[in-house]
Amino acid sequence: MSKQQKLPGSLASSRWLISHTLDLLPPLALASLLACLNRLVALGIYLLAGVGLVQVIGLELPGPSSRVPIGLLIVAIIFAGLLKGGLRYAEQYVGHKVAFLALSRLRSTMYEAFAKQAPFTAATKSSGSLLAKATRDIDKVEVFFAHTLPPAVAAVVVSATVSWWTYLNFGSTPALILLSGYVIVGLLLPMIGVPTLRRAASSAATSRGKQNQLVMESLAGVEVLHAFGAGEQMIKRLATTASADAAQGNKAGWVTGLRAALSQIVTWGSALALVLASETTLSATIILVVIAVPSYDSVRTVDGFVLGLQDSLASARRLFATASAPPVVAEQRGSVPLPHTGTLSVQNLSVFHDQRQVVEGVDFSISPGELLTVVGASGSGKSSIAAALVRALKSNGTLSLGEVQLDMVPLAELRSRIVLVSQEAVMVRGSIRENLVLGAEGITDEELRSVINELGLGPWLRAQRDGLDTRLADRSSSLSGGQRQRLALARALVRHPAVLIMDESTSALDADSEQLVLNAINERRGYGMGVLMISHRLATVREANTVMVLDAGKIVESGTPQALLADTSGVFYSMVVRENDRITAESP
Ligand SMILES: Nc1ncnc2c1ncn2[C@@H]1O[C@H](COP(=O)(O)OP(=O)(O)OP(=O)(O)O)[C@@H](O)[C@H]1O
Repeated sequence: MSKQQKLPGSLASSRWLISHTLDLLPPLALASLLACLNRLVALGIYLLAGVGLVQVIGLELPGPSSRVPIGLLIVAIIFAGLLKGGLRYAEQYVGHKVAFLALSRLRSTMYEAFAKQAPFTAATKSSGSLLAKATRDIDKVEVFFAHTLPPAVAAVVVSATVSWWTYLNFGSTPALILLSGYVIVGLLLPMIGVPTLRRAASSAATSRGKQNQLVMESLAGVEVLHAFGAGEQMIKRLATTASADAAQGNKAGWVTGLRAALSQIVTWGSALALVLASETTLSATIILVVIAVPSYDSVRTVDGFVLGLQDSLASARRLFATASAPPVVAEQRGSVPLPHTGTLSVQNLSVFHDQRQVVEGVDFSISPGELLTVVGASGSGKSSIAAALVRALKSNGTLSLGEVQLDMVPLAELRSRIVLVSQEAVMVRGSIRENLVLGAEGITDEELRSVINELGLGPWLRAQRDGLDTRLADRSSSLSGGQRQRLALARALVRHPAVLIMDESTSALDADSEQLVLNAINERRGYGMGVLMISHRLATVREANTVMVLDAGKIVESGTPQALLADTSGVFYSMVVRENDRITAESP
């Protein structure tokens, strides 16, 4: 979502939220029922305590029964207390069930939305703000569902029940006093400062998104930050964003503090009014006040409801904005299988980052077994072409493998036949086997070991205590860059792709290891695997059937390495001369 994009309205966001959480309604209704019973039993305990108090200070009980044995009262209070405990437990239990359901529902909705948005961009930019949406915003909505809504329902039920009971036992004036108090505390006070709270919730959500992004970026680049002595600077930036967040919190704090004070004044004011207006006995008045004062506690949760509503609506709007943004790459339904081998044909390919065109009208083809090497200056569009071939970036053009048009093929099928090994050899948390298989079916341990051996990682695997079951540490920090790159290549090779795309995926390897990789690739080219290789190294360029030179998103030269080298005024020739000069200058 771009910065300029306006967030959708609260009504549309609420409708979206409800439509995605419809099956939460039955457990939510049960949680609300339990919350009501819990609070009514609590008032029952106050009633029993009030009866006991009246007797202890020597007053007559109102109504026909002049005395209830204290022992019976104590037993009743213990019983009601246990019942309340059980109800509280059940309320919490069902509440947590709702919470987990809401979390899993919203997380999978958001995951699908992120995947459609930009598999390529998601990994590279705004990851903190994406993280904020995937975690904190969803948490806010979940808290509202599970822990704010049921108490609000209970507030309505408790206030109606106590008002009705007061009317039946004490007449209309005390009932009206209580009802007015409830309306003030439950409806009017929560309206104070709503715009301030809305603004605070919205900007706190944005500012925490920024903080998450900063934390993510500084964690990812902690070594660089320290190496360049920029740690202090990053801490200052974090402190500035945190203090902006705190300033919003302070404004919201004023409003909630004022509301809390006014609510106490209304509670005790209405207790005083009940005493003054009471036309019954002193004992009846005491019992009424003993119940009326704590009944406000339930009504006060509506204040939390409005606060929670502001917060969760701000979060829901951000979630909805992401979920409803048009997908960057289109998914196809149904099954259109791709051949196991075939010519990859690319005509008039243009590639875009957001709205910016970075590759324009590129044509090329890779026949079975062919190696096409793409070279060009940094930023010329090589990785963008690679990403567009697996539909990870927005693109136009006519692409096909064999007879099949690629834009008709579902993403999973496309990415299982045309496999991209990107610059970052990302490993996920899990065992070596899980990282190599990664969702593919029918890959045996023998195949995994064989590819690992081919790529020169055999001794490394044998040194691992649990073999293929060895778990890779967080962010695969236990692996060298070269080991990680070879594991990423092994992951691609066990899939037997029709076309393998290597985006600088041997850049961290020494010459011997790189030769092993090239041997493995060449063997598979013999079986018909086409290869598109992005590389700066002359060693890999020499192996190519075709070299394609890119400049500013366009092809400026294309042909066999020999043909391109024969043109001494060409771009490729001067690149090779520069590279040779560099190697000569570096050699001892
Ligand atoms: N995530 C992104 N968002 C916006 N623009 C991007 C993004 N990634 C790359 N670009 C832009 O797209 C253009 C092509 O970048 P690309 O990464 O394809 O170049 P490249 O030739 O692979 O560069 P390198 O050799 O440095 O990897 C560049 O102008 C770059 O600034």
